[in-house]
Amino acid sequence: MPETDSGSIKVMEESRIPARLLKNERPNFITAPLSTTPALFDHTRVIYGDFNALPNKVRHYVEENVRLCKPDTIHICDGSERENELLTYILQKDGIIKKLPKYNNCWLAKTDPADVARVERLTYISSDLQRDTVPMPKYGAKSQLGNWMSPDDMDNELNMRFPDCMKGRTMFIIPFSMGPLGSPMSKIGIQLTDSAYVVASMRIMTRMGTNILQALKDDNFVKCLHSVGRPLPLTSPLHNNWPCYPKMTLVAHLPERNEICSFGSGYGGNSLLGKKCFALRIGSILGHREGWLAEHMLILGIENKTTGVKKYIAAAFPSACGKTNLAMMTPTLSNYKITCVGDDIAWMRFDDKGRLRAINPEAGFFGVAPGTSMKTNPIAMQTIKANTIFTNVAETSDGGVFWEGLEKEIEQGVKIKSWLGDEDWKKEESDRPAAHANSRFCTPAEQCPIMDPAWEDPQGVPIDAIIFGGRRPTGVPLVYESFNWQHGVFIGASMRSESTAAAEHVAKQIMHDPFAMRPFFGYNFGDYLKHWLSFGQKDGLVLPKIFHVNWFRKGGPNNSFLWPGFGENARVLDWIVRRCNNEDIAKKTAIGYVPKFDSLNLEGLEEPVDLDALFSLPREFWENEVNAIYKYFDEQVNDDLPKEIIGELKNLEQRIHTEL
Ligand SMILES: Nc1nc2c(ncn2[C@@H]2O[C@H](COP(=O)(O)OP(=O)(O)O)[C@@H](O)[C@H]2O)c(=O)[nH]1
Ligand SMILES: C=C(OP(=O)(O)O)C(=O)O
Ligand SMILES: [Mn+2]
Repeated sequence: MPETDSGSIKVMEESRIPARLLKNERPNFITAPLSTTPALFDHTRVIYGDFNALPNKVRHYVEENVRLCKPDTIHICDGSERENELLTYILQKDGIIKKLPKYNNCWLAKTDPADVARVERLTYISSDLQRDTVPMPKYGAKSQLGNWMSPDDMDNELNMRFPDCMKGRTMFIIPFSMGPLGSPMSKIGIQLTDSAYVVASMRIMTRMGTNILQALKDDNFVKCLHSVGRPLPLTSPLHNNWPCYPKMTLVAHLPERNEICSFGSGYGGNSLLGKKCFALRIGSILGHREGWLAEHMLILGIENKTTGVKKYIAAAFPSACGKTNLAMMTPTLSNYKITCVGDDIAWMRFDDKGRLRAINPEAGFFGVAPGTSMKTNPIAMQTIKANTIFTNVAETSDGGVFWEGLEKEIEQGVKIKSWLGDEDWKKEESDRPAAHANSRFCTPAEQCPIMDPAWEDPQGVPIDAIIFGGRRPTGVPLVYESFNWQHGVFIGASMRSESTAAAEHVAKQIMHDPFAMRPFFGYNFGDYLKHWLSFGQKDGLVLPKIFHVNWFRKGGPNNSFLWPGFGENARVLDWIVRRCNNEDIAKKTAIGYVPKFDSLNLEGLEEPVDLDALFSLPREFWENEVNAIYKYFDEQVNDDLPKEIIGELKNLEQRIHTEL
């Protein structure tokens, strides 16, 4: 493996192309359009693509950052097959990805073990006024609702990082659309990056290529600058050939400039800037300004095969709490058909008929690998068999992948090499997992066999129900329904969940995660709440019903999950859909409506479930919960908390007092 990677399309010089490739596997990018324009930039000589054909605003943005970052080469991504061949060639040559021969066009990337998840503490939003970004915490507490930085400090931080950061490397210019091209709800971004891994992943996760530039014309776009922060020649060796600079990592959002600048990390959540950075943080700001919602939500279609009636549901769970699984679930109730619109992000807007319509702004899935299996998520297993980039999973001696959860699906005699390189890894003998807990697959949505026919509908799909949920080992029932929109907004605001490996937090602490958006709010959470509440105060809107679910309650002798989850979650969706049809199957409790006796369809469940344990509302638990929410709202949201929300909390406290 090379100690230094070239990161550059200088590989096009024939002398550096391995003989194997020259013979018959030679990629046809050798004929790629090239122009040498020494006059344009004194340090950047080779340009792949037609620089002068870029729309003016794009060209200026690129020029400015080429001067700043000083790449050797510029590559304007066209989204073609030929280009993808080039990318995979570069990535293999640099030892960043490796082919997985068991599947069709699948690749394994292993990162520096210090660059495996989103870094929330290094993620900032910069605005003139701090209060535009975060509520002022009380008692000098640190805000948990986002990190703010002043524009001056931000300029300093960026200046410490970006000048010359791409020396020796290629700057890729990625034109991409979040949302189907041409949809009134879609938005265009331009990402500049020095990582071919990011380009290959953005190609899966977004709609990218030359046609985006044609659609953009000379309009504005979200500016996305990304660098791994390791110019060449390297001054210290890389781990796993994965360039990154964890000590200097910074994920910066500058909404007033419509700009994102991410430095030092190649991990998807920090580097695929269309996703969390643009579609959620910048998106939520745009939504607030323009009257729509950018949410951390999956979108699914659920059709009753008997009646033919179909509904769409959006659901917000924190990272690694079950969005991808629910979005692709195989229902165990045979009269339902589930289709997938999206697994992570929903952009939603009320249309002129007052219906809430949602699009999935993405074009791929960046899913958590561990736990995914033919038993839990067969649809994902089928989706990832081709054209997929796996990151930080284990590999098998027959050229495939492995992770925790696949124990029963691996063939006899096949050996496992862990993500950290432990050869012949065995569960019984190892004290570390085969795959990183936040290892991921990055795979095209169009390969998912249950994509909804309307998943790319430019108008979006009409949403009938919104679900909030989290990992709650105790106290929180399997499902409950809000009394109304305002109470539902309160339920979203009060969400808590056990932390997971998706970010840097120590796992297994219960954290507040309102709307599953805590790491993704682009603006003041108090204003966000007011925005949500405002829809309840408008006339003529068909407000979706709001629910809360918890697949993760534990109990019994082994303190194991009380609910089988996955495909069995269809039983909960069934109840939700029937509630949307106003069936009389709900019973009022202190926290909301729960299923009336016998109204949850448990027919054919393999193992009996303990409904009492799943639905009990322990008084002490709920008193503590209310106190924790009071404290959180008081310290964290402080003066920005809408009175309606504190009113809902007081009412909940009162009901717990009198009813539990
Ligand atoms: N017990 C249980 N685990 C689940 C369920 N749904 C998802 N998971 C697990 O939770 C982890 C994260 O799930 P995923 O759907 O990728 O979450 P996302 O990050 O929100 O999309 C995986 O390890 C899943 O196997 C469920 O219904 N029950
Ligand atoms: C990309 C991510 O998404 P999620 O875990 O919500 O699927 C992430 O958290 O890094
Ligand atoms: Mn997911």
